[in-house]
Amino acid sequence: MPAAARRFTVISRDEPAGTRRLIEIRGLSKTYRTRAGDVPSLSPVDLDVDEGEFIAVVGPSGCGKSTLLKLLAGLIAPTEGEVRIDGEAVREPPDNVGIVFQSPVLLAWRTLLRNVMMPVEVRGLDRATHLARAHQLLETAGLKGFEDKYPWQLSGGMQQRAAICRALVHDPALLLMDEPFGALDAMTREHMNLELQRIHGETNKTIIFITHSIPEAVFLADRVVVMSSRPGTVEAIYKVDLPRPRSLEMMGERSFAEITKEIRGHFYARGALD
Ligand SMILES: Nc1ncnc2c1ncn2[C@@H]1O[C@H](COP(=O)(O)OP(=O)(O)OP(=O)(O)O)[C@@H](O)[C@H]1O
Repeated sequence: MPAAARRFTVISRDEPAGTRRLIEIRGLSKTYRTRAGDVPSLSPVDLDVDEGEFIAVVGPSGCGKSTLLKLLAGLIAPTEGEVRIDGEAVREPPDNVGIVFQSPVLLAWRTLLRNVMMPVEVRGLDRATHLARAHQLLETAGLKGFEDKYPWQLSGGMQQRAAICRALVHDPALLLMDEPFGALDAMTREHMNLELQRIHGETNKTIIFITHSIPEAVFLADRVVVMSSRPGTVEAIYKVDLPRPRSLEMMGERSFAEITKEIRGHFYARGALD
């Protein structure tokens, strides 16, 4: 058993939500080499994720959460260890992955529809099939009628919904999300959480979701991965047994408060609440 696994706090010993292993992370570490010296940013991480699982990752600022996501996305190379997605070692951005960043990063000179179609163009996929899919995604995201608008003509929440459509347009098995709702106001954020829960429920995508919000993590996730301070590793994993679909009212219930309190305890224990 890997060292990190021995420190897991397992609330429930139930099997993870999915039926088939999609991601295997083994001894994954990252040290950035800079002119000012080495920056160890991720200690060895071991983690398995099943198909269809929703994993939220929380941890103190700078502990290596984005680094972990970039390694999963094949955007940077590990110093040691490896990530396997669907049995294949990740060495470059895999085709079956969609990424959503904290800011929507839409291209200002492209309409919403053309922004959503970007991954299709970049990957050289069939335009007609994916155009229909893009329209359908925009409609379910409440963006029907805005296809020909430019990003600057839309609210932050609408832009972020478009970014999610863009990440889904090529129908990836895995969705990687790096604090996607961090810049949104509280009400829009709650709405987006419900939207994302619906997308997950309807599509059975595997989702890795980084957040600074413990309630958001508990609301969305099947399992919450708590990371230690930099160089971060897996400190604990909580399985969230709350029934689905989850309602916002559920966040006021005792069972919800108990899990968030327990997770928050990790941050208080090390004096690093953020
Ligand atoms: N390209 C880079 N070169 C050098 N150091 C880097 C680079 N990218 C990240 N780091 C450092 O690695 C550490 C982890 O960064 P990372 O962005 O992964 O943390 P994080 O947990 O996502 O942070 P936050 O919660 O604040 O977004 C930080 O100390 C950061 O300064």
